[in-house]
Amino acid sequence: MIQAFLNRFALVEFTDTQLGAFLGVFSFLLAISIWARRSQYDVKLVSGPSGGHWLWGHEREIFLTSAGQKFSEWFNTYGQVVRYKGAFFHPDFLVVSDPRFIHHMLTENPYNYVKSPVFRPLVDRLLGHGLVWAEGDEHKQQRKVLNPAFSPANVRDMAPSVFESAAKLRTSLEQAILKSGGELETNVMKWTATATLDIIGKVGFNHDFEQGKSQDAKDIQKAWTDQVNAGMTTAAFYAQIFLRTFPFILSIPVEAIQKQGDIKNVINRLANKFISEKGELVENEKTEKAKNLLAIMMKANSSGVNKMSTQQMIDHITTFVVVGHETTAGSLNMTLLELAQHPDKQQRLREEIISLGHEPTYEDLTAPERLPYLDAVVKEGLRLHPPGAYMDRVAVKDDIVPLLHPITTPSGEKLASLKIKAGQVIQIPNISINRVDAVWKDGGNFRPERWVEQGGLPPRAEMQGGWSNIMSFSEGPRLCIGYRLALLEYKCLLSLLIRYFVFHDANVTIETKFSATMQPRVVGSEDEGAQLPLRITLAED
Ligand code: HEM
Repeated sequence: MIQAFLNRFALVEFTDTQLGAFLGVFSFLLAISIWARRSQYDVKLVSGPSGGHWLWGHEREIFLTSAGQKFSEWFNTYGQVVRYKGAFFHPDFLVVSDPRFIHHMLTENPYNYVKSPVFRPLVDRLLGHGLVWAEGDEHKQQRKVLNPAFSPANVRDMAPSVFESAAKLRTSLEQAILKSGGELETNVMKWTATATLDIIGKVGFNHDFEQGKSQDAKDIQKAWTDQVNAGMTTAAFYAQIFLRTFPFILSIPVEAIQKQGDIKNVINRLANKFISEKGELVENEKTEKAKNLLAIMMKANSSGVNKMSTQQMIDHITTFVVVGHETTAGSLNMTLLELAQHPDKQQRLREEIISLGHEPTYEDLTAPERLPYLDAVVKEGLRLHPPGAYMDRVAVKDDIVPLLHPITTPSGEKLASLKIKAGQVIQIPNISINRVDAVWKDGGNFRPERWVEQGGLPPRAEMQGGWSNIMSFSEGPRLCIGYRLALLEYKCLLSLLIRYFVFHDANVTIETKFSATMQPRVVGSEDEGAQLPLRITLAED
C-alpha cells in the first residue's frame, strides 16, 4: 500500500530495495527529530497546583491536611499524573495514579525504581536487612527464598493460631463490656493490635505474647506507639525534610535518632532464643512439617539451598512482626469505624455471618462466594483505608514512561509517555489512588455493595494491577508478601467481632494522618496521639 502511494505521487517507480532504504532513512530521521524534541525532560510539562511556599513548596499543605486529601484533590483536578513543588528547593515531585505508569514502575521495572536511598538507613535501624530494606538482586533472592513460607498451604497451617487469638480477643472484650455495665467506650486500636501481635508471634516464631500482657509485648507496643505518634508531629515533618536534605544527620549519636532500634532489639532476643532452643530439633526432624515462619526458614536452610545466616532470618522475623501486625489492625479499625457509621451495613454483615449457621471456617473465610458481603466489606475497607497509605520510588536512570491517559502540555500537545530523568522522585499515594473519582465515581464513599452488584466496579483497564485491582497491597515483585495471611486475619477478626459485638460511633471527628503507617486521631485531641474511640455493646443472639 505504501509502495503504491509513493509510486503514484512521486511519479517514479521505486523498487523494493529503494523503498526499504527510503523508509529506513525516513524512520531514522523521524526518530532523531522526536528525540530532539523530547530531549528536554517532560516533568516541567506536567500540570499541577500553582504557587507553593518559597521554602516549603506544597509539602506543608500536604502535611497539614488529612492523609491523602491533597493528592485526591489534585488527581480530581489535574488528572492522574501531577507535579508539585518540593520543600527546600527539592526538584519537583511527580505524584501518580495512572495505572500504566504504576505498572511500568512496580511490575515491569521494579529495580529501576527504588525506595529512597536517604531513608534506607532508617529502615535498617528499624527492621534490619530484610525484605523492606533489600533492593535489586538481593531482593529477588530474598523473595525466592521467602515466598514459599506464605504459600496458600502454609497460610492454611497458620489458621489455628489465627482462630485461637481471635477467640481470646472475643473473651477479653466480652469481659470488659460486662464489667463496665454492658457498654464500653474504648480505643479499639489497642484490642485489634493486641490480637494481631499475638497472631504474628505465634505464626512468626511460636512465641506467646500473652494478649499484650507479657513485658516483651508491652515493649514492642510502646516502641511502636511512640514511633507512629512521633511520626505525626510537626517536628517529624520538618525532620524528614532536613534528613532528606542533610542525610548525614542519621549518623549523629542522639538518642531520639538512634532509638528506632528498640523493637528490633526485643525481637532479636526472642528469635535468637527460639533458634537456640529449636535449631537442633528442626535440623534433626527434616520430615516434620514446620509450623511457623522461622521454622520454615530454618528447615529450608537445612536443605542447603539458598542458605541464610541466623541474623538474616532474625531480620526477616523482625520485619514480619513490625510490618505484619499493625497494618492488618489499622485497616480493620477503620473498617469498624465505617461500620459504626453505617449501622445498616453492619447489620447486613452480621446477618450474613449468622446465617452461615456455624463459626466461619478457613474455607468459609477464603472462598469469597461463601460469605460474599464479608468479602465485599473487607475489599471496601482495604480500598478506602490502606494502612500502607503511601509509597515512593526514585528513578535510578533516565526512562520513558508510558501513560494510560495521555497528558496535555501547556502548549496543547498530547503526550502518551513521559521522559523522566534519573533521580526523579515519584510518589504513589495508595490511599488516593484507590479513591480517584474519575475511576470510582464516588471514590471517597464506603459502599461495599459496589463489589457485589452487577457493573459496580470500574472498567478493568482503569483499575490497578495488584490484589483485587486496587493498590492496597501494591503490585509486582514487591507486592506484600503477607497478603494471604493478612486477609485471613482480617476476615477472621472482623467476622467474629461483628458476630458477637455491636460497634457504635463515639461521636468524635476522626482524621487520618500519614506516619509509618496510616494513623487515626481525634480532631481536637491531637496531642493524645493515635486513637480510635468506639462504643461497643454485646450483639443479641
Ligand atoms: C492489611 C494488611 C497489610 C497491608 C495493607 C500491607 C500492605 C503492604 C504494601 C502496600 C507493601 C508494599 C510497600 C512498598 O513496596 O513500599 C507491603 C510490603 C510488605 N508487607 Fe505487607 N501489608 C499488610 C500485612 C502484612 C503482613 C501480615 C505481613 C507479614 C506477616 C506483611 C509483610 C510485608 C513485607 C515483608 C513487605 C515487603 C515486601 C517486599 O518489599 O518484597 N504485610 N505490604
